Amino acid sequence: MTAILDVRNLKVYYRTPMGFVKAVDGVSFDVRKGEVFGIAGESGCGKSTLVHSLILRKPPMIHMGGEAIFKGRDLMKLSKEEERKIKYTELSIIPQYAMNALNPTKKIKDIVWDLAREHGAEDREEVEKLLRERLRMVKLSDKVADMYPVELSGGMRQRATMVVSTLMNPDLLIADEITSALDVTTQRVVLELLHYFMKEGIVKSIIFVTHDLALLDKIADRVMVLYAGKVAEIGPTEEIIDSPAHPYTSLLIESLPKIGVHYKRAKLKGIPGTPISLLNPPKGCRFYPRCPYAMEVCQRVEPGVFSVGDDHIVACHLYGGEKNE
Ligand SMILES: Nc1ncnc2c1ncn2[C@@H]1O[C@H](COP(=O)(O)OP(=O)(O)OP(=O)(O)O)[C@@H](O)[C@H]1O
Repeated sequence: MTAILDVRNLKVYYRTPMGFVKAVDGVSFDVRKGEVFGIAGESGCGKSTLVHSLILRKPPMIHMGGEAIFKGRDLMKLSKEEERKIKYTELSIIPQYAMNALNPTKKIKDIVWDLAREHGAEDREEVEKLLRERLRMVKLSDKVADMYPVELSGGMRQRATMVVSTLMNPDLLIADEITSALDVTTQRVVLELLHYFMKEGIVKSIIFVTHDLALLDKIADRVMVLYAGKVAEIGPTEEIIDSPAHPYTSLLIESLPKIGVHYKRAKLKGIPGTPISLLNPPKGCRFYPRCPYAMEVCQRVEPGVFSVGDDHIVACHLYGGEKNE
């Protein structure tokens, strides 16, 4: 499968009075055409920073290095104007707190028209027709077009935001923790909608960000686990969940209340310790202070990336490097 997005050694920091917060620190991955790529990890591991740096980068967020090639162009080098042009049309993001993302002072149809006009649309009637069609597709009344966001329930607003974000058929849709504030039934509806958008060819690929690996079991083809601004592991979802390679992924899975049938055997437990400070991360492996398998080398040397299966990589000394020399 060809990559639609190829991220290499990306570094995105925050400038603070105390120094740089190294929120994304040398992250590499690709997102392929036709796949749902999941990004998982605890709160604060850099998931939002990573995806927002692709399209909504603004101070105090700073691009410190690396590239993100999207359809042949480096997103890190786009001018504001180029960024504005591709947003919604080629690369779209449904933000965290999507329920409150829509301008409360405008009707849905006016929000959509503003966006479409900004991207060169001229025929308001046509845009409205498409909006009403898409609203019906996601099982909302087309009258929602004439309503203000505050007139909609949380679940309806969520769906309306999804319609707005995908109206211009973006190649890549980023969904950032869009289900975390929802009850289980609404969560399922949202996941079904994302599948539907893919099936209908409205979006070609999706990056689905969540702290909840159990959700990725339902939707993602592949998963990347982040820990403290670094990649811990990337692989096919089933393999990550059934046979995680990184000790952090194993602990994440064990800490889940349930993860479909896969979870039945596991015993519920939390991950001991707290994540390290991203202002002054340790020199070696960032998971070293919490890792049950930590070795002497882990404290000194940052682990390389090792292959542990077909299309499955892990950044951990247990799988190679200095300890085996
Ligand atoms: N504006 C900011 N200034 C300084 N540090 C920030 C800023 N925003 C985020 N951070 C820090 O960057 C790191 C990564 O945060 P980020 O929000 O990307 O993580 P996350 O995995 O998406 O977490 P969550 O799910 O809680 O949003 C954290 O240490 C966070 O405190």
